[in-house]
This record gives sequence, structure tokens and C-alpha cells, in this order.
Amino acid sequence: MRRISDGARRSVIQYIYTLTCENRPGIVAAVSTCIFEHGGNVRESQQFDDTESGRFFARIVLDHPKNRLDLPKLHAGLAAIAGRFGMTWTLRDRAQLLRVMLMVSKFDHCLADILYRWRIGELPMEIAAVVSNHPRETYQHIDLRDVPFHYLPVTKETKAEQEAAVWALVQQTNTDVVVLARYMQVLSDDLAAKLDGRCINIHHSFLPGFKGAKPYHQAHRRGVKIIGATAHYVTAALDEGPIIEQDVERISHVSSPDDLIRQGRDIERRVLSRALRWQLDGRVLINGTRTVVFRD
Ligand SMILES: Nc1nc2c(c(=O)[nH]1)N[C@@H](CN(C=O)c1ccc(C(=O)N[C@@H](CCC(=O)O)C(=O)O)cc1)CN2
Repeated sequence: MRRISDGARRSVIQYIYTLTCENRPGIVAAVSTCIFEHGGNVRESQQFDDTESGRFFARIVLDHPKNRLDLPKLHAGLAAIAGRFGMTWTLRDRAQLLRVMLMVSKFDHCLADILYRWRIGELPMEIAAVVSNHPRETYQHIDLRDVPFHYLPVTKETKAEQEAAVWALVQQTNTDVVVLARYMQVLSDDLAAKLDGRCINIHHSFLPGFKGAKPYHQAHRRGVKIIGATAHYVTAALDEGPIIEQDVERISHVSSPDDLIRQGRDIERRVLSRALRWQLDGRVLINGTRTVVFRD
């Protein structure tokens, strides 16, 4: 049974309902009537009608004033509507914490930042595992006391075996979301497919510029005046996945590659933590090769 976050025990239970389907009249009316008929109360509602793809997207947060929502009945009602409209949908208790696996290589600034934000309650999640292709001693500056750490080294020769161990761990730990927090190994097509739509990477450039392993050196060589970072879902195609969040900062001709790496760490930290916070709160929906983000 997934852990319910502490705060929820005392307050009104909230549910996050997300949906996407081909756009047509009557979707919102059907959904809101179903929620109303089951005594539900809509607390938040955001929607987007993508006229280009003809797809409709919505995120609704609902509760029941007396916490007496008959969830199975509501679920059945929404399932019937989903059948009518051909929806892809989710309904989840907002306090039911998602289980997150954090993957990291040599650079630990994003891992440190996520663990800190988790400890102060900014990222409501359960940490299923921290996985690295470097040994635990690499992370002297990070407090790993209360998180399960797994050292899974990898070489070109052992990649398939190592990825099998990663996938086994994802299953054994009931991981919902995998975060590549500067994990510097390219996932195979097979593993990327298995983690489709639930694996988030932080790329240290403002995509689509400077793909690959050394974007800051590429940026310095090109002489750009702005650098950035991009959080995106991982696909088999390197650095091509649907973008969730981006941010940038100005630089100048004075900035050395090391200056860019230092400045970039701050951008990476805030971009990845924002993307993860939105993922945990059901605010990110995939729209083909893009995303719909119902920001907070
Ligand atoms: N299937 C995917 N896997 C990964 C992605 C992705 O988009 N799709 N993103 C990367 C992260 N990344 C850039 O953000 C990145 C990581 C690593 C490399 C790379 O060329 N790695 C070399 C090895 C480098 C090393 O050992 O230090 C390699 O794998 O041969 C490029 C980009 C994470 N995985």
C-alpha cells in the first residue's frame, strides 16, 4: 500500500483526474456532471484544446466536502465516459505518493538539490532508489542516509546486463517515475521504451541546441550569449524527447567553459525540480512529440 503523505491524514482528500481524448463537444459537461452526481467538488480545473492535433487535455482536482466520495463508483462513472470519448485518463489520490528512482553519474548537484527539496517537503514523493554507475563514495557531499543506494557500474561491454539490472530494480521497487539527474549513459531503445512517458532527463543545454554529452563546451565554442537547461521525457532518440520545462541565463565573452558549467548547475537544478514537481502533481500530459503542462 503506497504511503499517504502526513498532511493528508488530517485534511480533505483530494483526487487528481487527468484526461486526453479527441476533442468534441460535451467532454467537460460529461465529466463535471459525473463528478457532481458522485458528490464531488471541483477544486482546480485546467484544460487545453489543441486545434492543430484535434486533441483535448484536462486536469481536474476534486474532493468531497465530507470526505465521503465513493471512489469505486466515481471511477466506474469516469471509465464509462472514457469509453464514450476514447479517453486516456488517470485518477489518483493527491496524497498517494509516487515512487521515484533517481539516477546519477559523476555530477551530483541535481541529486543533492532534489534530496534537499524532498526532505523539506517541496517534492512530495517516495524515493524508491538512488542508482549510480559510480560508487557511493563519489557522493561525499550528499546525505544518503535514508535512501536506498544502488551502485550499478556499466561499460560498453556490460550495458545490456546493467540495463537489465536497472529494469529489474524499477520493477522490484514499484518505481513510478525515473529521473536522470545527470545520468550520463544513453539508455537503449529497449529501456527507453519500457520507461516511455515516465522517465525525465535534465539536459544541460537549451534544446534543440547543443545535444550530446558536452553542451557547455559546444556553447562556448559557438560563442552564444545565452545558456540554458531542458527537462524532457526520455525517448530512444537522444535529447529528442517531449520537453517539460526549460530556462536560460545570459552569459558573456568573458565566461569560460568552467564558468558556464558553474552557472549551468543553477539552471539545471531549478529546471529539473520544477519538472519533477509538476510530474508528481499530474500537471504534465504528453501531446505527441510535445507536452501540455498545467503549471502551478
Ligand atoms: N535514450 C536516451 N538516453 C538518455 C538520454 C536521452 O535523451 N535518451 N539523455 C541522456 C542525458 N544526456 C544528455 O542530456 C547525455 C548523456 C550521455 C551522453 C553520451 O554521449 N554518453 C556516452 C558516455 C559518456 C560517459 O561515459 O561519460 C555514451 O553513452 O556513450 C549524451 C547525452 C541520458 N540518457
